[in-house]
Amino acid sequence: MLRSCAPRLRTLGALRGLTGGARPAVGDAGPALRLFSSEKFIDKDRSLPNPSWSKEIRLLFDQFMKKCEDGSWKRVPSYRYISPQDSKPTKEEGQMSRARIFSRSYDDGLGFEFVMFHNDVEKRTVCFFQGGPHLQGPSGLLHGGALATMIDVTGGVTAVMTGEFVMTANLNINFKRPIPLGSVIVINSQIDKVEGRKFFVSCDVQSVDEKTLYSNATGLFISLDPEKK
Ligand SMILES: CCCCCCCCCCCC(=O)SCCNC(=O)CCNC(=O)[C@H](O)C(C)(C)COP(=O)(O)OP(=O)(O)OC[C@H]1O[C@@H](n2cnc3c(N)ncnc32)[C@H](O)[C@@H]1OP(=O)(O)O
Repeated sequence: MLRSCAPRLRTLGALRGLTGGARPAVGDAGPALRLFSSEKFIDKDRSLPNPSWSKEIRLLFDQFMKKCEDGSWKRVPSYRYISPQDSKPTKEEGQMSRARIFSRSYDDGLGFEFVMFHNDVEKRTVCFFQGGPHLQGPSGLLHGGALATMIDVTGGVTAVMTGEFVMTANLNINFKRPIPLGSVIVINSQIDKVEGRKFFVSCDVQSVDEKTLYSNATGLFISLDPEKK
């Protein structure tokens, strides 16, 4: 437990802009790279546009970057590796030395392409997601597990940005309409209630024109008990 949480906590620091140095703060759209100069490792911020992004997701990205200008919204940076140690062979033997964050483990365009924006005052997060061809479930449709992943990550980020580092305790997802593979969808997530260490989050998943509700979900995220950490 201790071993797996420590690198996540480092990531949380970077995610919330709590660490200084060359790591980009949340909402800092400028730096595309996270630099760990002592380790001479460069990890790309993967929530920035790449050539696989459709015009639609690019347009949404541009619209929300404008909303970031007054500070009300912040873009949430996102990386493939939890820490520099995970980017190169480690003391771990075999496959574990190649660990990547699941939602960033695919090459550009093949899997999870997404960017998230967080609004601190409203305690909500918007995720623009384009599912690539390696996320197929039924023919031509997005796999439900891929959508569950994105709901989990968006809800988790919403809780993390509101509180502390959390683990997912419960997810309850209604799959209402199938999602065409490759289409752009919008995941809206908000904090409904906070009770001690428990963050109750709800999510809805819609088409960009808001005419189709693909899914809705609730989740419980729990911050780690300091005594158990
Ligand atoms: C990469 C970083 C970037 C940051 C980006 C963040 C996005 C990350 C998204 C991915 C996240 C993951 O994949 S996380 C990986 C998947 N999740 C896991 O592996 C979690 C496994 N479960 C656990 O480790 C544990 O059960 C915890 C940490 C969730 C909770 O354990 P605990 O801390 O000991 O909590 P415990 O004392 O038992 O319970 C505290 C309170 O919560 C309630 N509670 C506990 N579990 C539940 C439950 N399932 N449903 C209802 N209620 C529950 C209890 O009744 C209690 O209520 P009361 O009596 O106080 O009222």
